[in-house]
Amino acid sequence: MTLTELYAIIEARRGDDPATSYVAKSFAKGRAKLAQKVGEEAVETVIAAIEGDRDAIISESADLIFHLLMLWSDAGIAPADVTAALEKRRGTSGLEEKANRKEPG
Ligand SMILES: N=c1c2ncn([C@@H]3O[C@H](COP(=O)(O)OP(=O)(O)OP(=O)(O)O)[C@@H](O)[C@H]3O)c2ncn1[C@@H]1O[C@H](COP(=O)(O)O)[C@@H](O)[C@H]1O
Repeated sequence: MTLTELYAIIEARRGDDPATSYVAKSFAKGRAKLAQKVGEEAVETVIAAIEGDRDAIISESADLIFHLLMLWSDAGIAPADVTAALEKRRGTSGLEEKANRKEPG
């Protein structure tokens, strides 16, 4: 399953019946709750990493990405918008970018 495929499923499901769709139920709760779930899943991923539980890192990462894609959908952001932002950064070292952000002196 690619991110683009999962995003398409989310877009197709978001207007469905919240009684039969987790995606629709999540959207019915609104942006703040979607954002809160992203935070919760991120924390669960961090905990799994600290515990060194490889299977849990994979599972929690999948939950995190799924909930992040729902947040993007709610905000009208497609995976291509994010990959375009990443593409712009290609070849620029993160350290270089960070150094250029600093005030002179
Ligand atoms: N990939 C996923 C996916 N990953 C995780 N989840 C759900 O996300 C929830 C994770 O939340 P938690 O672990 O915090 O459990 P919870 O306490 O029950 O969650 P909340 O009630 O707090 O939201 C679980 O209910 C999982 O089943 C997902 N639900 C759906 N999908 C995809 O979306 C498709 C459409 O799903 P429906 O909209 O439910 O038909 C599915 O076929 C899948 O492809």
